[in-house]
Amino acid sequence: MTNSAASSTDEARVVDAVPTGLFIGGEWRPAASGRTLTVDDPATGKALCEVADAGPEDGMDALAAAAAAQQSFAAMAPRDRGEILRSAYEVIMDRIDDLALLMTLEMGKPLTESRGEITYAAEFFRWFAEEAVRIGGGYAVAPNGASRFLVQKQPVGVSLLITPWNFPMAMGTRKIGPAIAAGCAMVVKPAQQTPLSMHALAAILAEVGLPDGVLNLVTTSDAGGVMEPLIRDGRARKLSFTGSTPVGKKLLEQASEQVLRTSMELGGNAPFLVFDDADLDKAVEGAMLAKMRNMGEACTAANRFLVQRGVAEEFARRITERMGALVVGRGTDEGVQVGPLVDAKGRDKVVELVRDAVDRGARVHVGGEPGDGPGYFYRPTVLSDVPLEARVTSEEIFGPVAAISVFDDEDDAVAAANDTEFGLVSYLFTENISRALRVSERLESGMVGLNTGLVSNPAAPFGGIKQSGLGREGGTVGIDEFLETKYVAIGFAG
Ligand SMILES: O=CCCCC(=O)O
Repeated sequence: MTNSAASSTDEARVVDAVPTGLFIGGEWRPAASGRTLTVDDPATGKALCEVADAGPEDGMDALAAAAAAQQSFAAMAPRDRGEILRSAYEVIMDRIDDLALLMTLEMGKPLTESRGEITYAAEFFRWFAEEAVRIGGGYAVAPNGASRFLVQKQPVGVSLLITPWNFPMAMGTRKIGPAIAAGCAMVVKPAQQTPLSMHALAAILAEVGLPDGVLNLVTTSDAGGVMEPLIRDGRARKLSFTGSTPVGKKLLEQASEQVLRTSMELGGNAPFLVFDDADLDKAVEGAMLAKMRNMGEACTAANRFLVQRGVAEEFARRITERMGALVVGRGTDEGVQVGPLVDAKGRDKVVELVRDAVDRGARVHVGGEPGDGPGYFYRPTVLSDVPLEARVTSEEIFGPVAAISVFDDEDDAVAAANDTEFGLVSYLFTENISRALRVSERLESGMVGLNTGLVSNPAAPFGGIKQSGLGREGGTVGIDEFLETKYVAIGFAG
């Protein structure tokens, strides 16, 4: 049986290779209700395939399977857990072409970007394979000498991982990697729009020997109905979510019932500051990356370009030239640099935000319209003279739109940059070292890109402050999100 409505032989082959069931207790199976959900190709709006659509009963089965696997998995040797991750890294890299094609089909991003994401995703496994064997502890003498302190790190326990559609594999490996390294069994719920990459990943982990029940996968069109009972059930001890701030707030409320450990990687509204003393070549290069990586569908995307008056016109001219030259099309086509947005809702939001900015007086330099054809395309767009009250300055655009405003001095720039409830990442371009350090310290965000448009790296602590989230993913601290600290007081007679 083929499950694919994809249009070329290769496309059909990679879609058909993906298991379409739920993965629970080491077995692929249909939803208890027998229901399926449709995965669309965002470049055509047409159905790509059907996958099982979990209901609450399936979610509970997944949680029970994770709870049953927890104790023995926690007891597995760290080296063995690391070897599973390392093997999965190798397999992912061996199959990068097929996995990239699959990702492009379900999500829309061009093949080169999908390959970039697959590499990024695999690197989280390589990184956490190395971290699995470096879980530390401590031994200390109490200040009065009368006891000893033994400090142990233990897996937090069953973890619920909810991942977004924009980076369908990397946001999975960023959570699954440390969960496996730490010894946590899990239930994973990928986004409804892009389940296929996660299904492929679950199959790879099973293939390389992840014990049954450690990773359970529930794909569903009813995220709340399936996940809320799991969050409120005492067997789960950890919730890790990447997605919007409003949804994150709801999940935090639910998680408070059982006082779950939470990691929240939420929305952003990244300012991109260009000072008069910036190297403009670097700034434009950085701007293209910070804006156009993933078609702008990233929480890290530069949302507000704040440019000092002396270079504002030249910056706008150069970025307009670059944005206008980008090739838009189906991500599978040779030479395409900008694919469709993920769905009609995402595209319509961009349409609305641009219309609002223009109605309030913003100038369109290029783009400003959705693309032609049936898919969810939006043309790369540059706006200038964007008034501060335009919605585009306070809401995540999640599309290929660069909105430029002008500032006069450093204090104004910092005040404008920090004038948001979000605090994920800020970008800063200046060749003045004192200003670079001063402004980096004053920016209210968990990450700063200084003369670079990319902060994401598996070896670095990724995360935000304010309403952009809680906790850090990746880096040496990423595994801590899945570990508890236990202290044993030891009486010491001397
Ligand atoms: O939308 C946010 C996902 C973060 C992607 C990254 O790691 O850069």
